[in-house]
Amino acid sequence: MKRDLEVARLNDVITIGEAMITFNPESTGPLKFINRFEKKVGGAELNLAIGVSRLGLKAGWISRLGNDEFGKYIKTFARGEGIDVSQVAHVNGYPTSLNFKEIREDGSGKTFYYRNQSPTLTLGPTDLDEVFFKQAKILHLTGIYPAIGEINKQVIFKAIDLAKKHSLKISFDPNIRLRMWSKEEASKVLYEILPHVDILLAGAEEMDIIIGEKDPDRIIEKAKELGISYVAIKQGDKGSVGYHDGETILSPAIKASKVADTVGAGDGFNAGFLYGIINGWTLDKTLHFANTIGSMVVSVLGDNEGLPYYEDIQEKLGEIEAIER
Ligand SMILES: O=C(O)C(=O)C[C@H](O)[C@H](O)COP(=O)(O)O
Repeated sequence: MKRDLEVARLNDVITIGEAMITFNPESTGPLKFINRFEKKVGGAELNLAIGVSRLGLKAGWISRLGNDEFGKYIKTFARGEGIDVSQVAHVNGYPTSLNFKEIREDGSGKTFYYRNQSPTLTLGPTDLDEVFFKQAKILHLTGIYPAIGEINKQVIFKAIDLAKKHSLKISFDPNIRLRMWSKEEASKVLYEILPHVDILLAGAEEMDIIIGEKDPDRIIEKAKELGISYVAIKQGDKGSVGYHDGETILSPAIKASKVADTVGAGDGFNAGFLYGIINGWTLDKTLHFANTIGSMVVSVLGDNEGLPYYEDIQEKLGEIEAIER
């Protein structure tokens, strides 16, 4: 039977990103005094893919991993989360990247990367499979990927071209990582991406670096000028501000049961926001849902372990009864 590629949208969300083995400390405090770590998996774009997949959507991930034990583990892990890994290949000569985390008492922390020779440096613009794009609804990008290297920037702009050609919505989180590039470089490249974006998911401080504005209303004004149709400004324990179709809403934060590890909360929020858009929810409902996910992620150690399944959120919101035993 011939597949009709014109209409099939196999993945709801596709994303391009580097994943790393993340070593989470077993105790809080300065990294140099930590002796025990737990091996986990991290990477903003993969976290997003896991987030939407756990909610019941279909996610596809484009990446390169080392042809090593860690690379094989990450691919198996992603596959186990139900993610389409058909665009993930192992490459020789580039070890899978590593990330060591330092976590403070309040759950905030620092990251220490070992990713100078990223396997994603071997992925070029011509490696992107047009059919994979054609079959998706949303392309999610971050500012981490173009910070890795020159070729990664080229890949991002080629991906934007393919997404536009096939009418995908482009979702973008600046995810500015100043350990990877300077404010000037980040601002230059990320500003070039903005006019292509349909859904902007950012922190106010990040937008200050890119457009010189950190006031949510000013950010929204600028976003509208650039033709961005959905904006979400993530403000941590102050909740989030959203904009769509002439309406701006401040959605209060949901209190986390505890704050163990704040890394990954933004990706969880993004997953929830995209879920709301795909399901045609109101902005208010979408923001509340996304905030709820952010609050659930911070209560669990690890970058993606706390990403909830749909039923977990219904339980948290009191929509279904929690049965313990
Ligand atoms: O730092 C990187 O390069 C990573 O990709 C590691 C992390 O998994 C994400 O950074 C989490 O991102 P947030 O959800 O914004 O906390």
